[in-house]
Amino acid sequence: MKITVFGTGYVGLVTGTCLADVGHDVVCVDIDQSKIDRLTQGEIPIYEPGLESMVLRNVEAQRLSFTTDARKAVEHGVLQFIAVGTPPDEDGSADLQYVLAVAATIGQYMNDYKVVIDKSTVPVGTADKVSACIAGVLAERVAEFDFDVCSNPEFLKEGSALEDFTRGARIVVGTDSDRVADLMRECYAPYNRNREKLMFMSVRAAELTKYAANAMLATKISFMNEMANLAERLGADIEDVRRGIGSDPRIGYHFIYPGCGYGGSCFPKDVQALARTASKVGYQAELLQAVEAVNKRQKSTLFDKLSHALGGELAGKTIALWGLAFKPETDDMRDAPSRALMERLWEEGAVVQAYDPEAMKECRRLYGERDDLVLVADRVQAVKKADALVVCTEWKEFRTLDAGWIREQLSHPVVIDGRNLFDPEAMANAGIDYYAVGRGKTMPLATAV
Ligand SMILES: NC(=O)c1ccc[n+]([C@@H]2O[C@H](COP(=O)([O-])OP(=O)(O)OC[C@H]3O[C@@H](n4cnc5c(N)ncnc54)[C@H](O)[C@@H]3O)[C@@H](O)[C@H]2O)c1
Ligand SMILES: O=c1ccn([C@@H]2O[C@H](COP(=O)(O)OP(=O)(O)O[C@H]3O[C@H](CO)[C@@H](O)[C@H](O)[C@H]3O)[C@@H](O)[C@H]2O)c(=O)[nH]1
Repeated sequence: MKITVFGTGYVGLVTGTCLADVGHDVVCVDIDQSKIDRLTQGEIPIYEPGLESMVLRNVEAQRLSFTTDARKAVEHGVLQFIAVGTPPDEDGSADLQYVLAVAATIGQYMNDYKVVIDKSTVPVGTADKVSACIAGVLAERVAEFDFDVCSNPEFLKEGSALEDFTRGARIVVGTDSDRVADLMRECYAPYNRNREKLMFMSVRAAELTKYAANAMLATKISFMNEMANLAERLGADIEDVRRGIGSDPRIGYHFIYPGCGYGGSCFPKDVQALARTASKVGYQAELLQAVEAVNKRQKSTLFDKLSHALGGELAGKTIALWGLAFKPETDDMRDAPSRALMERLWEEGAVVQAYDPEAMKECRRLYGERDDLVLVADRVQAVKKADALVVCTEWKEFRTLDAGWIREQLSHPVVIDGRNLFDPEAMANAGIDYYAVGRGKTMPLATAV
């Protein structure tokens, strides 16, 4: 099938590449000239395991190409995927300006029947807005072309995007048109062979399904973080509690890892946007607000524990940071817990000495050259001459630690572990003040039980 994908970010590039990989003829279009230039030269602008070789293979086979020429792109595909960003607006709602700009472009260059597919995460009712926008532009052109708008939300996770796209649990399609359903079935047929994964529903149900999925996962995480904070105050080990509850199949082991708060480009903004959608229809989404509030508080626990462990004296200290990305296997730092910590440390006059296997370039892009940000080549360099160590991301290479060696490196024997990677007993035996999440050393308690 001839397919056009607007946006070559995490979702657009993965969608376009995976659809080309099963034989479709895909054109990816972006307004970012430098991104398209890099892609055209075979350079992948993001880090996503396995993506580079898949892109190169499909470009070579001439099934995948990149352009900034919107006319050419619109004319190419019968399917037009919109996979551009929907960042938070000032009040937390999803900002639809990029989605609607694409809709206007499609209206402007439409030359035949098109199915316009909202793959970006968009609030309920967006398909109607996209449809009205295209119709408006066509009316201005005094042109008449048939088109449909459907919702096809994406559930991939960064770091395992290819696996999630090609072997995802479901493919949700919101449409009330048989013609669209047939075309979407044809598009996804290669990924729908083992069992029926396509789920057809109304456009509004599909739009809400995406937010409901993210909100449910974020709720699980905030719930576990709340339990971890409680465990700390009650003298229980949250990792025992996690195993204890995860073994109940009604609860399950997925997404119940306590940590230093969820980050990334999706959970924070989507929980907020859903709460805004709720208030716009006169409903106070109290649970969603609590999920977000707990997460915000969780992100500050790294700093609070560090400050406590160092007696509140952070000015002039050098803090080693392992992990900048919001999770392993990505270079994405959007809303990463590391950022909340670094920004707070800088306010206090501390120097951050950081290492991340993939996100160092992104960190430099975000914060530029500054005296209080030292980016080093590996995790060993990060702790050299540092006062304390904080672990923000559970990259595999951080999972082992020679406690005795760490004890020798740090001027204060303080390790703050935002991901519960190490054994509290071994750390204590090595003489390290080890603070984790819901285990390890605890801060003084307001009320002891
Ligand atoms: N990142 C994820 O893991 C993920 C997963 C599922 C869903 N989503 C959703 O998918 C959408 C895209 O997310 P992303 O992380 O890929 O974003 P991104 O910021 O990585 O990429 C968006 C791309 O769209 C391009 N763009 C903007 N306006 C354009 C236009 N008019 N024409 C063509 N290209 C244009 C930008 O230049 C950018 O390259 C968002 O709604 C997000 O919530 C993201
Ligand atoms: O048990 C857990 C699981 C995750 N996290 C954190 O939650 C955040 C999000 O992680 P993850 O969901 O793995 O990454 P994303 O790439 O943000 O993917 C989410 O957001 C995407 C964009 O909407 C959806 O498509 C995915 O289904 C959804 O998992 C990260 O900061 C993780 O550290 C935890 O703290 N504990």
